[in-house]
Amino acid sequence: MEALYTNEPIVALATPWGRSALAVIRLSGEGTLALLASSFTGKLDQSHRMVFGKLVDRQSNQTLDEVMIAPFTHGAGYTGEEACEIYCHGNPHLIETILHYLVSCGFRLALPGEFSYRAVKHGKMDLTQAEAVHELIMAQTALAAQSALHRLSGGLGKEFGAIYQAIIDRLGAVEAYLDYPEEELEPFVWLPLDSLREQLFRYLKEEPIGQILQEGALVVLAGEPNVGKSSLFNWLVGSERAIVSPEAGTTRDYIEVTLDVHGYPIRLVDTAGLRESAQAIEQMGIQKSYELLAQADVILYLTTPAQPADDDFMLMYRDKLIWLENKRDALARDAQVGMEERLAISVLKGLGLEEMLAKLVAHIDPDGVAKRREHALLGSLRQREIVQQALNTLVECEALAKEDALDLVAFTLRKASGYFAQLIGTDMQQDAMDAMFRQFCLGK
Ligand SMILES: Nc1nc2c(c(=O)[nH]1)N(C=O)[C@@H](CNc1ccc(C(=O)N[C@@H](CCC(=O)O)C(=O)O)cc1)CN2
Ligand SMILES: Nc1nc2c(ncn2[C@@H]2O[C@H](COP(=O)(O)OP(=O)(O)OP(=O)(O)O)[C@@H](O)[C@H]2O)c(=O)[nH]1
Ligand SMILES: [Mg+2]
Repeated sequence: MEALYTNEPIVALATPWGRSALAVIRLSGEGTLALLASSFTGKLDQSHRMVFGKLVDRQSNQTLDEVMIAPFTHGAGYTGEEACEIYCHGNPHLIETILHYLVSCGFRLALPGEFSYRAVKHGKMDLTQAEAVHELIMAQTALAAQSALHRLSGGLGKEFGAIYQAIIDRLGAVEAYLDYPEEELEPFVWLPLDSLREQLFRYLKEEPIGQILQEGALVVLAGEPNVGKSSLFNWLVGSERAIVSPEAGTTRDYIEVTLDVHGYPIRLVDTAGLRESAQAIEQMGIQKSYELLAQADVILYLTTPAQPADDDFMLMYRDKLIWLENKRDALARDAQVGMEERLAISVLKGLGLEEMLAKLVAHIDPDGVAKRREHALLGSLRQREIVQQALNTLVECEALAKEDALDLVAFTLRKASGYFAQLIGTDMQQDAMDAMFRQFCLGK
């Protein structure tokens, strides 16, 4: 985007294409207000204040729409540039006409994420916040939105900023000692690095849940044919989405839906029942089931009193498996129920299903990290990779310190500080920056 990066005026629709009560067209860049002034009957002289008026095609003198416009003077709006927002009627033909007209006035159509990119360029937000804006828009549950908003409010950027500062302070101490060894400086004022290391380690440890909030946890229903996987799937979805029948081998192609379970986005998959003696098509479905099991975050493994568990299967997936014994209703009342490892349920009678949901959530987020607000979670793979590199560098640094290789210690500390500059975006490679903003929505 650097090649395109200028202050030139850009325009994009900030709301979805289609019919709606209102649509918002966003404009930003040098000269925006002057370019618009002659086409608008109102006066755009006060930043952040909406003005009613007509948007007029000044060549044909035709009114394009009756609108409200909010101007933002240089340095004052989202992008930090001179900008404005046009609130017009939400009709796709009308929007197209207005956009077309604005282009003829000298605005260029914006690239995805170009407004946020400019906001970062002008110091209106750091890179973690720009990422959070995107995540907030993409969030699939209220909990996921909350987590993104926490990052947007500057949580993560501030935390990274503080770590950056701590590293710079230690670097200063080491360099001073190297420059003035006679000064009797406390040689290890900068040690220990433990607390920083632990903080980075915690980010990485909690990162999977950050990822799950954004992308959803992959939850796979598995078990022998006829144990009630599709029945449970339908209960979870809340409609008869999958075919249920007393015949073994009913489900062949797997089915995936996205659900909200207590705020956690879940990608739930119903699979073909696992068995050996199956026909070719069913066997292909079973093959697919195994692929999904390998990728799953959680496996809901169903058995019934009549179809007991497969020990090898349980052992193979033990870390991500929740064992459910279905069809408990079919068993005599005094039969032994609820062995420690397994949860007795009946999809037919609605028994044990709320407990199952609680177990599922506890498996996805055992420490309830997503609901805590003391610190922000990492929000992207990019962040994860950089934090991992920073952590490695600090570990390396401590080893060097033990060997008293102080000039190498300074070198590695400097390297570690560089990672944090990348995280907040004060120093970031252009191609990484481009790749990131390309994922954004138009108009954002
Ligand atoms: N109409 C509208 N609503 C919106 C946005 C927007 O751009 N326009 N936002 C866009 O994502 C979000 C809000 N984010 C915003 C962030 C900063 C500023 C802004 O004008 N900042 C100025 C002045 C702050 C102030 O007056 O306190 C500044 O930082 O200097 C506006 C919106 C959500 N709602
Ligand atoms: N008694 C009883 N029957 C159930 C229960 N849950 C499901 N069933 C019945 O078990 C049969 C099989 O259910 P499905 O949901 O199709 O089983 P499945 O595991 O998806 O089977 P495949 O797709 O063949 O692998 C159906 O007749 C269901 O009505 C339950 O809790 N109790
Ligand atoms: Mg089925």
